[in-house]
Amino acid sequence: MSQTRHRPQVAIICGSGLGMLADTLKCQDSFAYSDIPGFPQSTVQGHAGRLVFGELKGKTCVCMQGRFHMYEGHSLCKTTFPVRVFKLLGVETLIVTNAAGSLADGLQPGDIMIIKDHVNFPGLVGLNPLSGPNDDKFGPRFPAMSGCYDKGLRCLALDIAKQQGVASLMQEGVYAMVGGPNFETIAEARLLHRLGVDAVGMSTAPEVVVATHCGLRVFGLSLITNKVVKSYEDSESVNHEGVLEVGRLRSNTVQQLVTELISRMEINNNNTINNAV
Ligand SMILES: O=P(O)(O)O[C@@H]1C[C@H](O)[C@@H](CO)O1
Ligand SMILES: Nc1nc2[nH]cnc2c(=O)[nH]1
Repeated sequence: MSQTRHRPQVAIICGSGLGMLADTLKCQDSFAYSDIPGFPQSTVQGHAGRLVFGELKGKTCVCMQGRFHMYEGHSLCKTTFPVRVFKLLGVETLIVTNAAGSLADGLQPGDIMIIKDHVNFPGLVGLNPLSGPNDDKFGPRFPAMSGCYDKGLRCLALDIAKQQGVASLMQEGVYAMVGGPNFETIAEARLLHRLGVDAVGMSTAPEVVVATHCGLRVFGLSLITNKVVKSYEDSESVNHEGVLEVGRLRSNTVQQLVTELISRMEINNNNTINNAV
């Protein structure tokens, strides 16, 4: 806290190739993860590994330019540690972004999916950042997860997309987290599709679970970077460079959407932990 004058109300976690969201912040203070006690290091290309504080449209923000993934070998506690740091800093709203592959016929590379709900596959088999003793200071032992993606913010984002003339790129959908780091086999892709998953990635759900547990309001979006191959006749295959390239192509659209969302969201300043300190 002593290293920056900013007291953030909004936190943003940048997905693969979406680190440019941090560039929109004004009056920046930035810190390499290696200089922050308790923070792991980013090891994935497209995740710079910096925490950036700054102002955006009258709101104070903190932005993770690079997130931590389970497949990097971090425990889920470590991957989600920054979310609890945000809570303690006074953050009220968390914006999570990611790159994801599409399973839905109506979602094309370059589209933006507003996350309406998620399937946390690691969580379903017991890999959950909330496993272990519960810290009641942050939240209850058995937190509800229905409604974890705030409806008001989802509606606001769709409204903004219409005003910005990008509504045709945008729709709501269900994100599923798988462990990675390999992309899906065709049989896995077909299974996910049948289960009603619209987009699949390797992150986000644990962050949202921890954020919801400690009472943060959450907005999430997936940039669709590729179609997940579902046919044995299809010779296409996905790779991380292609994922980053779509991030670069859509950087302006994502930036404008997130900037306007932050500008128009209401902040209640009802962070109970932070207010008690
Ligand atoms: O951090 P996100 O979830 O955006 O990263 C996605 C999933 C993998 O880490 C990587 C695959 O290209 O992008
Ligand atoms: N699991 C998974 N993660 C991704 N991240 C970006 N594209 C994909 C994908 O097709 N599958």
